[in-house]
Amino acid sequence: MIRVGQGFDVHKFEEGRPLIIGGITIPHERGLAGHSDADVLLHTITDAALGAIGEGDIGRHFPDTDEAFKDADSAVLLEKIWQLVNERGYQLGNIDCTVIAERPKMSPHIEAIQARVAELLKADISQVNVKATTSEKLGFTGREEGIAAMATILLTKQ
Ligand SMILES: Nc1ccn([C@@H]2O[C@H](COP(=O)(O)O)[C@@H](O)[C@H]2O)c(=O)n1
Ligand SMILES: C[C@@]1(CO)OP(=O)(O)OP(=O)(O)OC[C@H]1O
Repeated sequence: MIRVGQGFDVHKFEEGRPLIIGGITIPHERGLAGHSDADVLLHTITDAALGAIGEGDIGRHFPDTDEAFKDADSAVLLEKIWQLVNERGYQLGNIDCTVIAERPKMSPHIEAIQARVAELLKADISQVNVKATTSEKLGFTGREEGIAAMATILLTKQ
């Protein structure tokens, strides 16, 4: 049995916060705003996983009105959802992600992000692909107002 899911998320920049993408803290002059640590890529992956098992979205499981999730580590949120995925009998087939950011340059951090995502999804790094693109200075990402991320996930069940 196979199931597919897709995710998309956006967070705007905010001064005075660390920039955390894919569970890795990336040196940059500002971070992203959010109720949690605002890890736009891990939120996208969480949504893709939830979509694949037909379980709604991240906000349904971890409402941004709940103080319990204030400044939450998004890796912990993804681990909880991945436990649900595993309980349903699914493992990772593969995941492909895109981070849309004018800056910072993501390429020096891609391998560390892929390794961290693989660890969170109990998979091999060869099953995880993370890409980055600018939006050629167009739109909110191009104006460096925020960062967007997309993911497509394939789950497999023996
Ligand atoms: N934040 C980013 C954006 C892009 N990259 C890398 O640069 C390549 C070219 O980007 P274009 O938007 O001009 O297509 C892209 O393929 C990435 O390898 C990056 O590292 N960080
Ligand atoms: C993760 C949660 C919960 O802390 O908060 P945010 O960091 O604001 O993230 P978002 O992608 O808007 O949606 C899910 C939220 O409920």
